[in-house]
Amino acid sequence: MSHFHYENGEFYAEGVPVSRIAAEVGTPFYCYSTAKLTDNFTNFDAALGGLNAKLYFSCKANSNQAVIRTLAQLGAGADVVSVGEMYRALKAGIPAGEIVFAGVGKTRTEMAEALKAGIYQFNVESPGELRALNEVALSLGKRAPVALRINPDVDAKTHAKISTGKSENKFGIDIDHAPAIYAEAASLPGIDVKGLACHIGSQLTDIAPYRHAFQKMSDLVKALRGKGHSVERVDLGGGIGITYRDEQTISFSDYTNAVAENFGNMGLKLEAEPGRAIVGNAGILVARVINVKEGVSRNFVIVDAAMNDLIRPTLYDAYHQIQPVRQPADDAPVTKVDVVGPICETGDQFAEQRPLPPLVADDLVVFREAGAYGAVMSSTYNTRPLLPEVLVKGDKFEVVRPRQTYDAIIGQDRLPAWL
Ligand SMILES: Cc1ncc(COP(=O)(O)O)c(C=O)c1O
Ligand SMILES: N[C@@H](CCCC[NH3+])C(=O)O
Repeated sequence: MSHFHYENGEFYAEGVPVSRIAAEVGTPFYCYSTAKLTDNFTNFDAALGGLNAKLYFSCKANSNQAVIRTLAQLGAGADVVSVGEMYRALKAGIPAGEIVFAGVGKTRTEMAEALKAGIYQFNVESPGELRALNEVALSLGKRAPVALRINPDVDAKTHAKISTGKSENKFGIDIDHAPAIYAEAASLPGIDVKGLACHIGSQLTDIAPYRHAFQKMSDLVKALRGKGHSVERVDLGGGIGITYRDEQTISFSDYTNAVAENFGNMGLKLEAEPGRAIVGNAGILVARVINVKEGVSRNFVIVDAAMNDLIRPTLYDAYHQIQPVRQPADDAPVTKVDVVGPICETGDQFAEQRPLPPLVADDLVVFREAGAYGAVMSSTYNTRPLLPEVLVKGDKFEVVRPRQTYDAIIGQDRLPAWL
C-alpha cells in the first residue's frame, strides 16, 4: 500500500482518508505513516548489512512516543541530546544500553542521570566536558563509555544553520587536537574511551562531504591505533537529506558504499544516527483554509496552521510541498498565492507565490515531508495550543498525542494545565 497518495479523488494516509481524521480530530494535526517509518528504517538497516553497524534513531527529529516505539520494535537504538530525550527513549522501550548521548552542552546533572541509567555511549565534544564527565563518573563509582566527537573541518554544503562540521562551528573537538585529547581520555580513571564520532550537518544531498569526512576519520583511527590506542567504535552521525521539492539526494546505498570504502575491514563497530531520513517523508501536517484574502498585489491563502506549528519555512526558507486534500482536476487552473498562518508576523508564511489550484475557505491542505523537525520544533507562540499527532497503520489511526485545547476555559474562569 502506498503511504501518502490520492485515491478516489482525495488524499489518503495509507488506507485512511485524511478528511476522516480531520473530521474526528479537528485541524491542524500531524499525521505519521507506520508503513513509511518501517520502510525507511528497514531499507537503511538492510543497506548497512554486513558492515557491523547499528542505527540509533535521532530522537530530536521526532520524539513522539509512538514513533520511537515503532522504531524500537524494529531494533533501533536512540541518539539523544538531553536527559528529557533519554527518558522518552527509555519509556518507548529502547534499553539504556542502546542509547547514545550527544550534545555540546551536557550538564553534570544530565551526565549523572545518563550514567545511572547505564547508557551505551557519551559523545564528548570538548576537553572541559571530558574532565567534568570523569569527575561525575568517579563520584558515582562508575566509568563513562566515551566516543570523542571530532570536528573534521568539512563543509557539508547544506544550510548554514544546520552545518556542524566546519572548524568555525561550535561542535566537536578540532581534528588536529584529537590525538592529544584521546590520550588524555585514555588516562582518566572515570573514562572508558571507546572510539570516535562525527556529524557534519543535516539535510546533506551530496555524498562528497561524507566521503571527505569519513576519510579523515578513518585516517585518524589509523593514527590513534598507530600510537597504541584502542579504537573500537566509530559513530558516523546522521544527516542524510530527503527530497522536499525535486532535489536529488543521497541514497542509502551511496551512503553505505562511502562507509564501506573508508571503514570496511577495520574491525570497527559502526553507528549511524539518522533522524530526517527515517521520519521526514513519513509525516505530513494537515491544515484547513480559514480564508482566502485577495490583496492589491497578492492573494493570500490563510490556513489554521502557523509558524509555531511548522517553523522550517520561516527559519530555513525551507520548501514543503502543499497539496489540496480534494484532488484537483488535471486541467484545474493554477495561480500563484502566498500560503500564510494567523500569527502576527510577516514571517508566518509557508510558501510565497506558490502555484496552486483554486482553494476556498474550509478546504483541507497537506504539507508534505513534515515528519522530521515539525512537531518537535513547535511552540505555543501567540498562545496557540500544541497540535495533536496521529499515527496511521493500514486502515486505522490512533491519536498518539492529544490536542491542547481551550475547552477547560470556555465559559469558566480557570485555565487548562498547559496554559
Ligand atoms: C549529533 C547528531 N546526530 C544526528 C543528527 C540527526 O541528523 P539528521 O536528522 O539530519 O539525520 C543530528 C542533527 O543534525 C545531530 O546533531
Ligand atoms: N531543525 C533542522 C535540522 C537540525 C538538525 C539538528 N542536528 C531542520 O529542520 O532542518
